[in-house]
Amino acid sequence: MSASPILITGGAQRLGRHCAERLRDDGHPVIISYRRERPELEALRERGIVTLPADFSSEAGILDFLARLKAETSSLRAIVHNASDWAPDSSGAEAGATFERLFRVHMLAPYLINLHARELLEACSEPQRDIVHMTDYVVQKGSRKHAAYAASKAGLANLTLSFAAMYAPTIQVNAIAPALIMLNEGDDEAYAEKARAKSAMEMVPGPGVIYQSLRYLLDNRYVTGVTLPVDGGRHLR
Ligand SMILES: NC(=O)C1=CN([C@@H]2O[C@H](COP(=O)(O)OP(=O)(O)OC[C@H]3O[C@@H](n4cnc5c(N)ncnc54)[C@H](OP(=O)(O)O)[C@@H]3O)[C@@H](O)[C@H]2O)C=CC1
Ligand SMILES: Nc1nc2c(c(=O)[nH]1)N=C([C@H](O)[C@@H](O)CO)CN2
Repeated sequence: MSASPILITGGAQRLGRHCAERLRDDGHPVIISYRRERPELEALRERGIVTLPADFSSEAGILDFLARLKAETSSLRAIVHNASDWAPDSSGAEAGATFERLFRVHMLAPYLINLHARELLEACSEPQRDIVHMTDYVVQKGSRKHAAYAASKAGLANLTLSFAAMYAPTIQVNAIAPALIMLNEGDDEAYAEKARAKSAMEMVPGPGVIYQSLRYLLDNRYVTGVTLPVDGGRHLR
């Protein structure tokens, strides 16, 4: 029987793409969701990675994706909820819409996908099945400029505990809480220097440290309901 695929939402770029490629290197079938079509997706498709369009900013979009997912596969080895919108807080009339959008991407999508895709994980013939939520170090301390983002990630962190309790012992549910892993286009050296100084390790590690954490969770049969901090010791500064 062929191995069940691993789903990574928001896998077209950066951390999600890196993990998708590393999982392929390790021999797993991989499905990613993407929101915007772009040339870079061809390289993933050429590696046999299945790419499904998804926009999680509405419940209808989330349910549309689930229909596409169930048409694509009858089982899943794991789900990595990686899709995310690091939107700063909006002011005025946009504030509520921004908050609602981030709630949908970071909480409603993982919630509905976990509920509706449980049957796909249960159909996996392998002994271990995993759900991994990508949260954020700011769950612990909040954020002055990304309060709505931080709150929605805090909700995702709490969903880790609820789903871990609900789905044990057949499905393990954990989270990874990164701090700065990769810079964004447009981040200048002054920003990079300030960002590096925020953690005890004083580095911008790149996505390999996230794959190491994901690999640990996928390979360990005795870990559920936890959040792995991957933050260079942010709490020490
Ligand atoms: N990068 C970092 O340093 C840190 C990352 N994290 C977390 O790690 C994870 C990966 O980070 P990173 O790689 O930087 O993430 P990105 O900011 O690159 O976002 C990943 C993907 O999410 C998708 N996405 C955004 N909004 C939606 C939506 N409404 N519906 C569907 N998909 C959407 C985007 O798809 P598309 O491009 O196709 O539009 C994007 O490719 C995230 O959950 C992030 O919050 C936490 C702390 C630090
Ligand atoms: N979806 C995203 N979430 C986050 C990003 C990002 O680029 N996309 N980046 C960060 C920052 O690196 C932050 O950790 C710096 O302190 C946070 N979340």
